[in-house]
Amino acid sequence: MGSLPVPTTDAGRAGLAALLRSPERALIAADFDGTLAPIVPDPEQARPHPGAVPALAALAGRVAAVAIVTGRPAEVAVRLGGFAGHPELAGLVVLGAYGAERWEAATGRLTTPPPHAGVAAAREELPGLLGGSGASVEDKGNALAVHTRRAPDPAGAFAALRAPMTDLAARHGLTLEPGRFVLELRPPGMDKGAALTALVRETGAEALLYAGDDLGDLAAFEAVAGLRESGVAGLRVCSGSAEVAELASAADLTVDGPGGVAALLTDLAARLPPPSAD
Ligand SMILES: O=P(O)(O)OC[C@H]1O[C@H](O[C@H]2O[C@H](CO)[C@@H](O)[C@H](O)[C@H]2O)[C@H](O)[C@@H](O)[C@@H]1O
Repeated sequence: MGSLPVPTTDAGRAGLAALLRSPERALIAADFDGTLAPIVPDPEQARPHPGAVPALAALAGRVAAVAIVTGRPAEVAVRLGGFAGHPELAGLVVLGAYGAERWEAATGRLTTPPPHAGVAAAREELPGLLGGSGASVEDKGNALAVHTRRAPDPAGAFAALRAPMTDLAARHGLTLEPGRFVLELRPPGMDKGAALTALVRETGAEALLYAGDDLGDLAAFEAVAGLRESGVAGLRVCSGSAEVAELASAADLTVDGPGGVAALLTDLAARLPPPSAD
């Protein structure tokens, strides 16, 4: 068992202490890509770090709730993560599409919002806008992610596409969600912060850990700050990378990518009482 890293902030240390003291009243939530799953060039090839799912499974019996909060469609995260049919993850909840979708392991039930007309309209215009940028489109059904990681000049393509995609989003009533070499067009009205806050209220959690790696996770970090003001102890963990500086500066604890997150969750589970037999 490795030693638990010490958060760099007072609030983070208080969050970790509360979680260790009363795990039965704690929520563990994590983002998928870049946090549980290492970043890879092809989004379809993303898979959890080998230690991630075993760590979540070990935690699941020891805390009140475990959740994934992701920009992926919920059913895609479930498929790529291998989260279905995993007895130890029977209580898992996956909040997809930045919280607009929900999948529950206990029932297999998937809840999705109605399609947004702006996504269909943007889909029609997108090929003309992308031109010879080398960007690729991940069609998520009710959202469109334009990836530049595999373009000849990933940063240049990202910068060149940002303004026209912002305009496209505005014309069709969509939100432009920037991330790690990705610009995503998605329906407005939901973010990871609102999703996380609602889940904390639903579960009655009095402590939580949230781990993320990208700009879309900043809303969740802000939610943890707001929850602290209402008495819920919180620990904000950054899955560190050279690509996103903003999240590390807002975190209570930064670990080294998905491997570091998996190690942290594994070590945390090892310090919590095992589930009772009944
Ligand atoms: O909220 P998340 O679970 O972090 O999802 C955010 C986006 O992640 C994915 O893109 C990122 O991961 C890809 C696979 O490693 C990588 O190729 C890409 O450069 C990253 O931006 C996903 O493809 C998007 O749909 C998610 O919105």
